[in-house]
Amino acid sequence: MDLKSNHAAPILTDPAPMSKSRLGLYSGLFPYSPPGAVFSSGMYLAVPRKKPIPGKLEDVRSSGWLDAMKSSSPPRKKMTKDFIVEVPSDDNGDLLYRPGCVHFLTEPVFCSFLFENVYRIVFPTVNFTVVVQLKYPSALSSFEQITNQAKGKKIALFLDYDGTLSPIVDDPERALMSKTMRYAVRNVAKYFPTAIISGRSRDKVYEFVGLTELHYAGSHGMDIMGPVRNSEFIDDLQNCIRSTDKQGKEVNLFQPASEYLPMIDEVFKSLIEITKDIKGSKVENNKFCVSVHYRNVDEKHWSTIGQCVQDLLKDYPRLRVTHGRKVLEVRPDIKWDKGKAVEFLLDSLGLSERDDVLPIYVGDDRTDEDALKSCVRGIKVSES
Ligand SMILES: O=P(O)(O)OC[C@H]1O[C@H](O[C@H]2O[C@H](CO)[C@@H](O)[C@H](O)[C@H]2O)[C@H](O)[C@@H](O)[C@@H]1O
Repeated sequence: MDLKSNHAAPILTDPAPMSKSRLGLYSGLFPYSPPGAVFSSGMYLAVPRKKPIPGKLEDVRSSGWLDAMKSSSPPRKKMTKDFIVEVPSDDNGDLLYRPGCVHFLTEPVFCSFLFENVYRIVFPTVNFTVVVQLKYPSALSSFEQITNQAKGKKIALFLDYDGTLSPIVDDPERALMSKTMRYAVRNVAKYFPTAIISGRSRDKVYEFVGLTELHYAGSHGMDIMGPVRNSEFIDDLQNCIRSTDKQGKEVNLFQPASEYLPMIDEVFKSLIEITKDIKGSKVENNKFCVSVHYRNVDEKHWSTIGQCVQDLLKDYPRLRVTHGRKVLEVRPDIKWDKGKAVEFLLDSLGLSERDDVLPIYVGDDRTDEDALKSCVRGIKVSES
């Protein structure tokens, strides 16, 4: 099995007669329907859930945590107008099926580009063809559209860190940005106001990036250092104080979850203790959030790690968990996220509610979707 095959493009012939199914797909047959799968009369493929069996480990499974833990790294579901299809992707979220390439997974698969964001994937051995329309167009093939929309506008750029500026690696301490990427970000920041919004602690992401010309928000936007500006929006916010950055420049420091700091420290220590016997697990303190990593944990122990977190949180009703790439993120249950951080920074920069401003957010993770919702334009790295 060769996941990274990138041979010369094969000559593609259309598989013999394709009929259009009632789902709007051109298919010979559906080879990978999971047992029990049914085609609902609606839009999606529905898979009946097993009834949960009561018991300790079943808590995590029955609440959908384990499913979420498994799906928090690719393969991801690409949703078309009338069908959901699993499209394999590698650990960085890139599609494994590349147009013009033949790929050997469990069988050869051919992928060809049809138009815009529509691809045809052929499984020749089972005479199955699927036409996939990615929900969002590829940013790379829509580059001209993006530049057209940007004409005459002031761009404000918001960047996620892990998986966007740095590659996903096994050890979170080694997720370093390449020199080329740092150079590119520094250059971009010369032209557009640029900010990094990360799930990491703000200090950590600054340590990794090291560019003084950017603005930084850590802990999924719950720790923002932005330029000083008085505005109604900012004046109305509690926990926004004047401070100075590492260069001694006056800044606005906004930490909406500051009262949670002792609680997060306590939870961090408890999580270290209760996961210490789970080989490969790692707990990271991100100041206002705690990350529990299971990337290096054997999959058969994922439910144990999920259960440890779930059990602990029963004592902390003011905290909640979100799912990232092979990581559980424990965070304050407040109405603040990366999307709100984008709004805060736009306001701090004097760029909010202006028709001549085009905010662009680039991210790869589920938590980035909060920012993608609030932004006029978003680019999700993994949806290539
Ligand atoms: O918002 P981000 O900047 O994307 O941060 C989200 C989390 O990223 C880091 O974890 C992820 O990257 C690690 C290094 O590549 C990888 O080992 C891990 O499996 C990924 O989940 C970071 O360590 C977390 O604290 C961040 O919350």
